[in-house]
Amino acid sequence: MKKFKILAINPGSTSTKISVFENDDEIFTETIRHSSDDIQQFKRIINQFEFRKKIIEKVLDENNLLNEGLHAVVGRGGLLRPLSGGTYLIEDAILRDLRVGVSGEHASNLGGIIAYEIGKDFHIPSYIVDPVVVDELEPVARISGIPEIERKSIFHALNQKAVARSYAKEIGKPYESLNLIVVHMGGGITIGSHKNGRVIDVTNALDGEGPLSSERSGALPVGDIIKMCFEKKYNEDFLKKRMVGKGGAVAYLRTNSIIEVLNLIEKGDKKAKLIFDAMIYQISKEIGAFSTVLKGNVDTIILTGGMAYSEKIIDLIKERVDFIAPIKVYPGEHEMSALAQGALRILKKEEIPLIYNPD
Ligand SMILES: Nc1ncnc2c1ncn2[C@@H]1O[C@H](COP(=O)(O)OP(=O)(O)OP(=O)(O)O)[C@@H](O)[C@H]1O
Ligand SMILES: CCCC(=O)O
Repeated sequence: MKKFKILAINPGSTSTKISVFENDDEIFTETIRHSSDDIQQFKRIINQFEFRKKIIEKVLDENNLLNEGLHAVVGRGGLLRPLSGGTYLIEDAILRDLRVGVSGEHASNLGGIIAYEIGKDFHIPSYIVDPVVVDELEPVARISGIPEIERKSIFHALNQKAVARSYAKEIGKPYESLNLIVVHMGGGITIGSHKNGRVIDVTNALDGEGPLSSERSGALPVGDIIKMCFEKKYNEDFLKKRMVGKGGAVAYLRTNSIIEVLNLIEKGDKKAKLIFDAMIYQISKEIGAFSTVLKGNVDTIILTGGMAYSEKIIDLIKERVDFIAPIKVYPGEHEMSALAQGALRILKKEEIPLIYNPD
């Protein structure tokens, strides 16, 4: 059987993950963590392009991974216009929308752009898979409360779908037959109700929904936000950053690392404990809300993302929500293999790549 070598690139809000796969086998992987100081020196996500690309190239170079004939590059992307899930060939329309941030700023916008540039250097195709704008919301979930604003589907689609599918495979049932609540706990936290293989509602952390996290404010009292908008000491940039990038743990505790927050608590820091407890409380409260989206018919609650490595976090969430459904934990994410699998299906000609055509 022909062996395909695939480079997968995943820029997250607090990290850059790089893997190389040979067909299904992961032959290399590395996670580079970025402090909030590293990230906050850039005004816009697109300004991190050189910084992240250089890091990726250095890691590939140090590990002799560029000499050995890659067949494709695949990146996690990005805040495009709403679309269906699948593998997309990176072309002009994707690059244009990622560069201008057509639906906003997100670290994963860099995934498609860096994948394309590396692909170009090596004359190989580049793809994105299940970007953060995969949209399967039911009409009722789109209603916000005022006609001027429609709720959007923006979430960790790649990982939520990948862990949900892995779980379904593990228990020998089709993903399309299950009702799941998936909680991705990374730099951002998103919670989705997966009904028979479709994510019919989800918290959109980029627009101030859901729980507070490492770097996101989560839901805020709108009246107070309106007041802040009209106070001279705040500008648009500051307020946006308070919601995404400099909200949550960073705003209260000046760290985007939940590991560090746990260390502070160990040392007796009462403020760290209060903010951490609030995060657990808010995550659990949203799980409760999302169980009603599935009318209480929840097969399993899946906890995933970097924070799911912590037994303490899992136990505290379990204590509040295990009356709803059994809990399954997938620490970290399955994003790298999901990216590689998406590209592999194209290279093996099992699928043809989708073309992004928003106009
Ligand atoms: N063992 C652990 N215990 C507690 N928290 C952890 C642990 N490992 C990682 N984390 C926390 O998980 C968060 C990062 O998770 P992850 O790597 O999934 O995020 P990311 O990929 O940077 O961003 P995102 O998933 O939102 O795109 C950080 O706050 C980190 O401190
Ligand atoms: C993936 C979109 C949500 C977030 O990054 O917080």
